[in-house]
Amino acid sequence: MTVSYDSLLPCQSLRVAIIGAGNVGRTLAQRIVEKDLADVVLLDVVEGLPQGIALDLMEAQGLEYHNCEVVGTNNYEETAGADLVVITAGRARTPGISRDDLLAINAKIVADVAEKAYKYSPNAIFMVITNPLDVMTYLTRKVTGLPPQRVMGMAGVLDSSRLQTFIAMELGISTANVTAMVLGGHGDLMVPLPNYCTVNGIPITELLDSPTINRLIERTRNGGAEVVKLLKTGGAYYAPASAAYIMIESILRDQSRLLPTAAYLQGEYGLNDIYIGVPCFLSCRGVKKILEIKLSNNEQEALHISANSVRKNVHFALESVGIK
Ligand SMILES: NC(=O)c1ccc[n+]([C@@H]2O[C@H](COP(=O)([O-])OP(=O)(O)OC[C@H]3O[C@@H](n4cnc5c(N)ncnc54)[C@H](O)[C@@H]3O)[C@@H](O)[C@H]2O)c1
Ligand SMILES: O=C(O)C[C@H](O)C(=O)O
Repeated sequence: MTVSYDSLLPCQSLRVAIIGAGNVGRTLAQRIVEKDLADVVLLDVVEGLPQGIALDLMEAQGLEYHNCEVVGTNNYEETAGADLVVITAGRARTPGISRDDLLAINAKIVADVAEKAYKYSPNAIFMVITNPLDVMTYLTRKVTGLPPQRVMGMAGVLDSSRLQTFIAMELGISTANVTAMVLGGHGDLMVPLPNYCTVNGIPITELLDSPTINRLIERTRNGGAEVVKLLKTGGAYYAPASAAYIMIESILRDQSRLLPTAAYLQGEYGLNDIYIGVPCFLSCRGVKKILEIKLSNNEQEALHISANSVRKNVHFALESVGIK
């Protein structure tokens, strides 16, 4: 029997371009294809690196039973028509270095890769992962000129997931029962919200005393640094890739999940012209809606202190890449 393969042509699948095939980029690529979410184009400056990782991931396709394709490239033309572009390119910190210390070097990289990726995928939603996160997200929007709802940063889901884990570990219970919420910039000044952390709806303030909650919050603030100190050669990537995956899935599957996201504020929380972590509904439009939740005076003040620190670094980043 002769089969007409024309009739078997697949429907157009979703396509994610990941810029930077390092630890975060390649782990995210693996998550996306193994969960059958989208095809992935993995791009890096290092010749052979994205190609090798793509081939390796493709050789697992038959074992993982997915139908998504991974392509590795050094050429932006191959990223053309992406539905979503994820920026992970740039330097990761090592022990003794803060995220802000990466600002000058990563601003140049992010400005360059955002411009090139935008040229080939002007209709894409952009998600930034490179640190310092809130500043790099601002820079990406500035370079691409995209509407704010189509540019966002990943960090709050990761910070919240860390706090969720530490609460579950402290209580000796399943993380599935715990929800946690961390807002603000992705740095030492992040704003964990214990009043919005619950165990199946029960506020953690009823289950843990203040010193314990403060200890868990402090560990969350240092969550990235704790991993860097152990790994020595770079930062975390499994939990960051999972956090980015959840956001990407909410966008590409139009789920409208409520997720803490570095979003562009235009008056929300009393802040203007800044990217910082706030609760957002993520849909196929990108940031569909920013939710303004009730904060205590201390939390509101902490959010503004965190925003001031981001703002200072935005000026420095724009200056360092020659953008007014
Ligand atoms: N937002 C978050 O919560 C979060 C979490 C984890 C990591 N990060 C940040 O993400 C970034 C990547 O982390 P990683 O662990 O994957 O680092 P990594 O060093 O493993 O990978 C970075 C990759 O970027 C590539 N790269 C550098 N310049 C490039 C360019 N101009 N074009 C294309 N590729 C380029 C490198 O070749 C390398 O493969 C770091 O800045 C890190 O701090 C952020
Ligand atoms: O800590 C880092 O440098 C990486 C990332 O921001 C993290 O929080 O794991």
